[in-house]
Amino acid sequence: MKIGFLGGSFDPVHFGHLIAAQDVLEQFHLDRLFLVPAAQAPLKPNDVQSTIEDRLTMLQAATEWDRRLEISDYELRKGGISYTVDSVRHFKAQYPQDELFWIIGGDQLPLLHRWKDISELVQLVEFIFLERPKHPVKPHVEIDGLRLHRCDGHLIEISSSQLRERVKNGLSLHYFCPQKVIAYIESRKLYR
Ligand SMILES: Nc1ncnc2c1ncn2[C@@H]1O[C@H](COP(=O)(O)OP(=O)(O)OP(=O)(O)O)[C@@H](O)[C@H]1O
Ligand SMILES: O=C(O)c1ccc[n+]([C@@H]2O[C@H](COP(=O)([O-])O)[C@@H](O)[C@H]2O)c1
Repeated sequence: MKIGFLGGSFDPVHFGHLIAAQDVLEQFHLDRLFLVPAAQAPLKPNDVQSTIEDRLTMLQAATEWDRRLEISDYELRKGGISYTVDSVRHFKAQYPQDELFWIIGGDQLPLLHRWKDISELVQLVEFIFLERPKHPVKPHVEIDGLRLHRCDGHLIEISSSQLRERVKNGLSLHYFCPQKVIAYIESRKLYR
């Protein structure tokens, strides 16, 4: 089986994430795709504003009807800083016979060489990246053994930080993320 993992803070989840997930599922013929919310993403410790519970609830609300998208709460249960290598060791033990793919936005590529235990990580998973508008994919530091694939995705210019800023400025989130996520953000008064 081919299994993909899209890790992130999902603060909040938006259509950029969901379309990226679908693009990769389709183009790489994945059998399963897990969204993996981080307890604390290593390189942006101060950006996340909502609790683990809120971010997980929004992800569930966004995907509960879609059997193709699964959520792994492994990093949330583990807590602390969510290093991908720790999660991938766990997933590799769980799915020893399968091909594992870690999905990232192109903005992550220049930082990849700084990820924890990257030389072990590249042995355990293949990487798939998607370009993002306004984030030109820069040449990245060569990483020995990196298996890197490009997904020809839809180039959706949405980011979680942009949506948090919109809420703060009293602007609507309509058409940026699923209606149920918007209703949850309003009911919990998030990002104000
Ligand atoms: N619009 C998008 N298109 C493609 N990939 C995306 C998009 N938005 C996020 N990603 C990727 O999804 C993963 C998780 O993203 P994350 O949850 O940090 O959201 P974000 O929108 O990048 O957040 P922020 O604006 O707070 O930095 C990252 O690898 C990121 O590059
Ligand atoms: O393992 C690392 O060192 C590492 C460094 C930076 C980012 N990541 C992972 O990349 C994913 C996206 O991170 P971010 O910063 O865009 O929320 C998320 O799953 C992080 O855990 C992982």
